[in-house]
Amino acid sequence: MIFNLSKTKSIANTFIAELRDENIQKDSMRFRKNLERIGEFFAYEISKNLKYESKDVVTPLGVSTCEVLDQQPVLSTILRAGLPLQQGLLNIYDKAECCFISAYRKVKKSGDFVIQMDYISSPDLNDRVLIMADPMLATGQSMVMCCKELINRYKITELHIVAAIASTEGVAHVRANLPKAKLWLGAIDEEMTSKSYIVPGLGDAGDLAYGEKV
Ligand SMILES: O=P(O)(O)OC[C@H]1O[C@H](OP(=O)(O)OP(=O)(O)O)[C@H](O)[C@@H]1O
Ligand SMILES: O=c1cc[nH]c(=O)[nH]1
Ligand SMILES: [Mg+2]
Repeated sequence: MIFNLSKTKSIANTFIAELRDENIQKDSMRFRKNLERIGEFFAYEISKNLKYESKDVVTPLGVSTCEVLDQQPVLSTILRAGLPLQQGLLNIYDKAECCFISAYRKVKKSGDFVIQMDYISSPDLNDRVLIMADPMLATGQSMVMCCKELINRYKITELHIVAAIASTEGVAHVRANLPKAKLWLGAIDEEMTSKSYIVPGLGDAGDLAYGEKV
């Protein structure tokens, strides 16, 4: 299942447009805020797929039977660019437990890179719905490695992947390696640079959110 936000006209596409805009990007607070707003938007869309239970809620004037979320999903992200997107999800799933993974592209002398995963801090994910958020799905290698590591450790019931911008190659890599995952994407771009940056994409999401790393 792929949900591509850009296929429907909504205010959320304005957030994506602002993320991409090289002038608006100069305002790093707005860049982070737009990632957060996209996280909130996807949280709402994903919520339509989750399980609900009936609950009698006592109001000052009577009792209302409401459909409420059965269980909060666990919200995971990949450091560091994923943090604002995860925060947006957490604004909506406000009692959710969170998982943090550090993974980065380690560039070899040849110019090729491997994904170096150093750190995972996670609650128990057995029998839980997991939402994995990372703004950029470029080659898809970081996403696949991190999700596979969690799937190997836990019996996850449902996996939702959220990205602001994906590449066609990244989507194909995820679908080949995580066929059961549901993909929630802001947009899908066709091209990548020789260094595997998405084109037109938006540039380096981590640097834009938190400053250029040296
Ligand atoms: O699909 P891939 O080819 O694996 O690339 C995507 C990864 O690149 C970015 O992180 P980056 O390595 O730039 O780290 P950062 O968040 O610290 O900037 C992004 O947030 C993903 O984690
Ligand atoms: O286009 C890309 C690819 C990887 N990481 C980014 O931040 N941007
Ligand atoms: Mg980066």
